Amino acid sequence: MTFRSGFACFVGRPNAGKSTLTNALVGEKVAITSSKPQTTRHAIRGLVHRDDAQLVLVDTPGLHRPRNTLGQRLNDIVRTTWAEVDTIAMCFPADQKVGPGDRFLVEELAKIRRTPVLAVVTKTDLVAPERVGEQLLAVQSAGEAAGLVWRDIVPVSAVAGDQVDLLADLLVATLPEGPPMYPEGQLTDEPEETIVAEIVREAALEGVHDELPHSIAVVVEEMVPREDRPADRPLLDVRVNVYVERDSQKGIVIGRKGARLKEIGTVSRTQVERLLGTPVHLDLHVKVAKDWQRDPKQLRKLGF
Ligand SMILES: Nc1nc2c(ncn2[C@@H]2O[C@H](COP(=O)(O)OP(=O)(O)OP(=O)(O)O)[C@@H](O)[C@H]2O)c(=O)[nH]1
Repeated sequence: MTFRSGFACFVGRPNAGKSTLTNALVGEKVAITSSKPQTTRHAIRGLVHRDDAQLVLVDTPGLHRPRNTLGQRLNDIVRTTWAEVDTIAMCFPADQKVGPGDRFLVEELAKIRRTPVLAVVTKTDLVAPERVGEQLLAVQSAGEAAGLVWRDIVPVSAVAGDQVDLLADLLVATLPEGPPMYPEGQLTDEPEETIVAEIVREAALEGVHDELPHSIAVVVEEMVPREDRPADRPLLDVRVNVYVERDSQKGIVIGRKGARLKEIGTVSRTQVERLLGTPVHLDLHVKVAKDWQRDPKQLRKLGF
């Protein structure tokens, strides 16, 4: 069986039903509340775990008609996010006519060439079936007028639970093949720091499990956006301490001339950037905390 994993985002006018749909897709299983929207370009809203896929739903800021340079800058960020996710779903509430605001958004989406865009007609439980039919046609024409070919157009009701599974299937079908990006179950309400620490720990243990069985603890000391960066080129400074119990283990983690540490940094940085959706400068320090596993004070410091 091929496993797919990737990112999707919902766009659409305010009140289009994006949050409700996100919750319906994620269900009771796992919903991540993102701790630091200001440090991440797209905050994670929820994870959909399935046997065949992992779908990560991210938030994007809204796109607005630019009135000034700042507005243009913000829109550039939105577009970058759109280009980075694997799929975009635009929501059109069934009980509202397709309007100028929707058309503006459709035109903008039409410019994104490499990301598939689905149209979702939401809140179908609020209207008669004929009205749903009309809306599907209106959405189709809005796409045509803007030169956007919808990957699919699907009517759903998040409240009635109608066609939500079908939407999940359609979204998953657009994702690239790949292993899950997040461990199942582990992520519920975990702050980003914990996930980042886990990523680094895994990278540090890669290939040396036997030599350092449980002697590694990883603590994220700091995640701060670098100051003086242009809005469209953010950089997040992530400072991480890797604790081992003995000097000999420090040598193993660092490797010959720092080669292993460098490798750990490269591997984890890629994953952390994918997780947080922003370029990251990862600063790794290896420290010896003598026999930390046996020392309650140290354990507490290390977050156990
Ligand atoms: N009847 C019905 N109401 C829905 C449905 N989906 C959303 N709503 C309602 O529509 C309103 C807006 O839904 P949200 O999910 O908050 O919309 P949103 O697009 O996230 O809104 P913004 O955060 O403002 O962009 C809420 O009152 C929801 O309860 C649906 O499938 N059926």
